[in-house]
Amino acid sequence: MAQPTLLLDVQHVSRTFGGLKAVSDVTIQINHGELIGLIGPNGAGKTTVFNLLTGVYEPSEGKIFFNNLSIGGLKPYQITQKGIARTFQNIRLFSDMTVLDNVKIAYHQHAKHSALSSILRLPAHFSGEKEIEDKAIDFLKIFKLDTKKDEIAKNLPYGEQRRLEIARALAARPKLLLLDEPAAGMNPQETHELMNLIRWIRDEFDLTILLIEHDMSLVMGVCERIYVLDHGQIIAHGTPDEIRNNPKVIEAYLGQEV
Ligand SMILES: Nc1ncnc2c1ncn2[C@@H]1O[C@H](COP(=O)(O)OP(=O)(O)OP(=O)(O)O)[C@@H](O)[C@H]1O
Repeated sequence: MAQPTLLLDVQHVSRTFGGLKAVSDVTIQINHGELIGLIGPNGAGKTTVFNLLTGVYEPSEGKIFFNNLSIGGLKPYQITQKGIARTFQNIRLFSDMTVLDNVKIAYHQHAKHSALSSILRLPAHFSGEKEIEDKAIDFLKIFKLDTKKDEIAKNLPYGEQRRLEIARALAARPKLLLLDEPAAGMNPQETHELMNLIRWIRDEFDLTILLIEHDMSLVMGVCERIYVLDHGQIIAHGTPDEIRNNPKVIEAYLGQEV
């Protein structure tokens, strides 16, 4: 087997808001191709970690390296260009646009034709547009949304909106995909299908995935390693079995099934 290569290296990162340390001395290392979970009770700091990784917030302390490049403090669009894409806890689609247009917009970042050819509507613009549309439809097929391509995004059932958000994130061709509670609002059948889909896209797109999730069946079923946050600190990391049996984790989740 090939030697694992480090893709994401979060070193002793903290972030304070006023007097509150939302994230404190967090260290996370993820190798290329891994599927990793980030869990923790409400308010533990999980979304803040995603916001730090995607440039929404700058670390107050510590460093973040992606592909050996320091990304702490870069703007969100710069981080997207370097290959990190995310979905949100509260779905953020262009809700009044069609399903197809939601994916096409993300794909545009990777279009070969130039802005000039678009403005002048040169032949390259039209062939580029056609290529983008074909690729976007390919993505929609993977997510079983191609038959709904002309529907307005906000009219899709909740589970399908979640899938569309993942399709859109993937169209930006990330190396690292961050999924914030992808199973939220899904029924058990949809969650099960999502688990298979997450594994499949990881393999098919040569992705590395970090996901936040409260649904333990999904986290334990799909993640190879798990980091546990509590009160802004990493209190444990390890395999699903190690996490399930870790006394600190059980205490943090007291009364809940891990
Ligand atoms: N922009 C902000 N300003 C002030 N406090 C913030 C900000 N963002 C997050 N926090 C605080 O940081 C802490 C961690 O919040 P965060 O949303 O990261 O937790 P979480 O683990 O994602 O929670 P949940 O599971 O409920 O989504 C909370 O106390 C929250 O109120």
